[in-house]
Amino acid sequence: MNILEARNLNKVYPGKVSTQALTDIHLTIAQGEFVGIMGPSGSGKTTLLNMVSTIDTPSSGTVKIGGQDPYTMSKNDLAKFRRRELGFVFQDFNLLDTLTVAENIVLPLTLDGVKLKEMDERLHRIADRLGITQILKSRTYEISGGQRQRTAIARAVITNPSILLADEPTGALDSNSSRIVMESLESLNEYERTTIMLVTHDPQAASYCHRIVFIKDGKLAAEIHRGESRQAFFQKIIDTLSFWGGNAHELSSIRV
Ligand SMILES: Nc1ncnc2c1ncn2[C@@H]1O[C@H](COP(=O)(O)OP(=O)(O)OP(=O)(O)O)[C@@H](O)[C@H]1O
Repeated sequence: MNILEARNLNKVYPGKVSTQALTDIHLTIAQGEFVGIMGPSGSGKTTLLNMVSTIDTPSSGTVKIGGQDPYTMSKNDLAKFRRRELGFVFQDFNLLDTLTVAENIVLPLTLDGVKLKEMDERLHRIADRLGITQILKSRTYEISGGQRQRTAIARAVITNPSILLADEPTGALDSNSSRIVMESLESLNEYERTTIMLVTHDPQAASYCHRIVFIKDGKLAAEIHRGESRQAFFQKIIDTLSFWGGNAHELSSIRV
């Protein structure tokens, strides 16, 4: 079953000189897939993510998530749909410093009136999966960047969303924390069957995906699939990036 179906997606930003940020994008993501979106700066990755996450509206084309078209929903239904069906993870964590790790994670459930016992069960299951059980009572300023990002991931998936949308989740992390965060996402995908769409510049992070879609100048440029070896996939990503316009600036940020 497809969780995401984007068809003929176009986005034009109007202005003195209008920008065609996306041209005729088709993208489907099946349940349980872990898909990376890569491409040079300005290629349209964030624009695509914003169309899928309903943060912005396509100029034309359709987006369906779990068979539902969020762009035909009323404001109230869309707010509910976002809260229940979409999980968001960003580069800068967006945690509330006045709350503990546990309080941050269960926040979306309190908005939906979930019972305490169920909240507690879900909290411990996810925390266990992400290796953050021992810091549940800590404040967010007492923990490392990698632990903060795993807290943000836990908060994003505690509602069992249809798809987890991650925008550069390792962008603010050192290589060791990045690895732990990517292993956490891999574990969620493998054991909880969480469907993930990840936008990243980082080939090392991208090598955890099953499939990578490359965008260039707003168009789908290439697609590669991971075989058995993550190391071989990493090399394939580097080769594809250099072929499709991973310029010196892009490749300089690669962590090997
Ligand atoms: N709000 C906006 N108004 C006008 N133009 C925009 C807007 N947002 C993005 N663009 C333009 O659309 C194109 C795609 O931008 P987008 O941010 O989606 O690229 P990106 O691949 O995410 O880049 P980066 O990797 O640098 O984040 C670029 O030419 C950008 O300048």
